[in-house]
Amino acid sequence: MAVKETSITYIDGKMGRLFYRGYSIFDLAEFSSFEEVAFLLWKNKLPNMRELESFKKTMSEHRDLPDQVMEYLTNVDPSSNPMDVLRTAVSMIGTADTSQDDIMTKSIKLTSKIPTLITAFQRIRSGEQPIPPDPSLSHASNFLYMLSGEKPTEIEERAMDVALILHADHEMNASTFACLVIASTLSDIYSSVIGGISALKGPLHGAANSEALKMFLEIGSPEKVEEYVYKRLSRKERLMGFGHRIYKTYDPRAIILRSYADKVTKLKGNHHLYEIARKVEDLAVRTLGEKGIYPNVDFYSGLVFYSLGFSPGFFPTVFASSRVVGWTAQVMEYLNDNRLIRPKAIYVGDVEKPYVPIEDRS
Ligand SMILES: CC(=O)SCCNC(=O)CCNC(=O)[C@H](O)C(C)(C)COP(=O)(O)OP(=O)(O)OC[C@H]1O[C@@H](n2cnc3c(N)ncnc32)[C@H](O)[C@@H]1OP(=O)(O)O
Ligand SMILES: O=C([O-])CC(=O)C(=O)O
Repeated sequence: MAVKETSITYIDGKMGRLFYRGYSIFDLAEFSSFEEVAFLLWKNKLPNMRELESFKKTMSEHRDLPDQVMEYLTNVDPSSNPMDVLRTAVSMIGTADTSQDDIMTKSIKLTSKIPTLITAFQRIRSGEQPIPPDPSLSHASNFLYMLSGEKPTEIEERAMDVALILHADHEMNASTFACLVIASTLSDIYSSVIGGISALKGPLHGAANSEALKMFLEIGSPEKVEEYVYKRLSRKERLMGFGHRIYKTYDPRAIILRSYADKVTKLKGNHHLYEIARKVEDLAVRTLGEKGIYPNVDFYSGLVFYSLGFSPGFFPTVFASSRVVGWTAQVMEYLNDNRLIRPKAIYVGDVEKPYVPIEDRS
């Protein structure tokens, strides 16, 4: 059942095609940047040079975190799930934002800040000092710079940029729907995003990327793939990063990420993980393909994030750092013609049961 009409994202699940505002994901991944795609999703047009420069400047000016958020990241239990920490920190950013800014401005501010908080928490957890943002760097480049303290190479920056582009929106997925339900009550945008983060956290949605990577690490070498996959499938266990409610063929994002996974694993000396992933893919497509089960975006993204320096627990937060654009774009579109979302359940219980006093109950 459709929740709304949209002109943001179109998915052709049968043919494995994906479009943002009418533009093919293959073209956007090849030619655009995360900032361009965010502009496109929010404002429904590709920016010209002047618009893009001004938009990038605005985004880079909002990267700093409120002091109380930095304090929280320093004091929170370092073993906390990064998605829980992200959720709480976004809530704190929302509480600190007492401005009358419109949803678009608040969305830009939040999207700019999330990489700062993700990288600060990963560094603090490993006993390192957070690195302040560098306003001269692009969103993707600054993200990686704040993680490692070093300016990324061209390949690393491009891999990050493309990964962020690919995660930015995906029509009415579970986390976006969670955002819409909250927004439809006329709650605030931060509350919606917190709902989105909470839904994305699950392993059937945004945490399948770290589960897929853990699977490659557990397999350990390409020769062990066959035994592992057959054992897992014979136990009726799911392969993470495989299958999709809408795509019944290859998710185009997986195809694009596969080539970046190849490049960055080579660069970082962990190409054996890519070889394992390729073997899992071949075997699983041969076994599950006839049921329409193919690799999804989460299958190769973990390999890219891992090679770029993110710890597996942080992969869903990187996903969220990009999806926040789609969440907020979809909320803004929905609010143009808002109606409280209130689905029905099919009642299958009894009615008119006689009330039994407690002393008479068995
Ligand atoms: C960003 C994203 O959210 S992309 C999705 C990320 N999630 C994952 O990768 C987790 C693994 N995948 C899955 O659990 C599923 O494919 C989902 C939840 C993503 C979509 O599933 P649905 O389309 O609802 O399919 P459903 O859960 O009904 O399963 C249908 C059949 O396919 C099988 N199946 C589905 N996914 C997989 C999988 N990854 N591995 C093995 N079998 C699978 C099910 O076991 C079921 O088999 P059966 O009919 O013999 O019982
Ligand atoms: O569309 C979905 O159901 C899940 C998905 O791939 C995404 O959110 O990117």
